[in-house]
Amino acid sequence: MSDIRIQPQKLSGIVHIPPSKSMAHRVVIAASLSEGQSIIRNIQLSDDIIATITGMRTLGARIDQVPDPKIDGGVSLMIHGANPTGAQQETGIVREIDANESGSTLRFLVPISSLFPGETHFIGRGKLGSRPMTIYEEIYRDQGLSYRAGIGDLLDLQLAGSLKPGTYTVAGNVSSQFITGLLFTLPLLEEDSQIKLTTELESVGYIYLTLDVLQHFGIQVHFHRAEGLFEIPGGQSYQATDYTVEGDYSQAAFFLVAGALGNDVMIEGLDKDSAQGDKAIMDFLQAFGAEIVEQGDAIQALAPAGGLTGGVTLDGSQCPDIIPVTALASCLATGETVIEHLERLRIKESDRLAATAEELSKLGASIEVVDDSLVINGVASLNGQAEVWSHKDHRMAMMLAVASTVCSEAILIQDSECVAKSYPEFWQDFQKLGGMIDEWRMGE
Ligand SMILES: O=C(O)C1=C[C@@H](OP(=O)(O)O)[C@@H](O)[C@H](O)C1
Ligand SMILES: C=C(OP(=O)(O)O)C(=O)O
Repeated sequence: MSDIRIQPQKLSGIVHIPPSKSMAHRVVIAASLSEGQSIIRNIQLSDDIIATITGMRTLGARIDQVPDPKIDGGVSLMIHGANPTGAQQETGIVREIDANESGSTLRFLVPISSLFPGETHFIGRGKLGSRPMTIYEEIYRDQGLSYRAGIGDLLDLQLAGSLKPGTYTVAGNVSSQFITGLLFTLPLLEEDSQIKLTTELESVGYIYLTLDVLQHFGIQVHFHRAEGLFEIPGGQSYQATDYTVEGDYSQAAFFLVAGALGNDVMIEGLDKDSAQGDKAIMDFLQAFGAEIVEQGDAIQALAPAGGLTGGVTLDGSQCPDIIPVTALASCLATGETVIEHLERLRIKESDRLAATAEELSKLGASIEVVDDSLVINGVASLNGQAEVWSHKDHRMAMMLAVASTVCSEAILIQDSECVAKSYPEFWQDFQKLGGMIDEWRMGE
């Protein structure tokens, strides 16, 4: 546990944004399933990425890291792929994979583990054990495979058996991570498969990232979005290749909102042609009247002269990770703003829907949860002089840090260390930009 106190202070300067966590998970997995060696550049060792690297090592990939001088704490990875041979045979192997708090690691590696002989025991921490897994549970049970989940709050899941090729009928509105996990796995089965969606697909941008990485590693999948259908030829193999991970728009969102709220932050390291769905933060801020300017390869959000103008309705169904910080911008935009379709925010590292409303209210914002929406009435400023809680959720902690820059008094953020899940250098970068942390309280 560590709490930090932040004095209100405008940020100013350049931040080099860390590599995309979503891309890094995918590329580490694809390289680990490839024949031959890949070099993956621009990796940041966040807790979630460490969980995926360790998990793929456990499945047999050889992953060596060398320092990458270009980013603080960054590395390149040399990956020799493992050889998935199927799990049919009784081997007596029981391996343990610690997914820590990473939903992506768990939901990507569950079907992938079925490609390897033996049993896999997934463990984890925090809320991971209570995040939905029913889609996989049903698939395993329907195929007569062994799926044993422990009864406590902590993740404790034992699996055995190989997934079979065929037709997978899956809801598209629980988590796109199940679909990504299947898309990684099914091309390696001997026969063709299909995934048929029974609902609209949410978080669709993440599926496009998956398809992008699969293609890069030589895997073909045909996605017919209008029909909600993926056609996946079997008998394919991943081809090793080199890859540099692009910057993370989900993290850039914090600094873009900071800019739209009057801070002066230039962001480097993003790919302007990126397929990341969290690029939507730029559309949201423009809807509030902020301007996004480019200077060479860097971008910055500028506050409009009279402040942000709200009174709009935004759809959060495709980009759940940027909603807490979008809500912060909405709290300081005039008029009533509604952010709708936020059901899945309840099943992240915290109940982000409730947590966002609860913590921003402590700072004097007018924000409430109505069904699956946030309804926000803009206020002129936030108060501060409050203790706020990250709910042990990295995206809440970083959103509250940005909020501190527009508070009239200091705020204390409890459980601030959770940023390590996706952005271990966040507090250093915040301070480099002038963020004024004047007290760290370390505890148990
Ligand atoms: O595939 C991914 O990399 C992710 C998908 C999203 O989850 P859902 O599909 O569950 O919304 C997102 O919230 C998560 O942080 C990363
Ligand atoms: C929800 C997140 O990640 P995951 O689902 O991989 O735990 C996140 O990074 O905000």
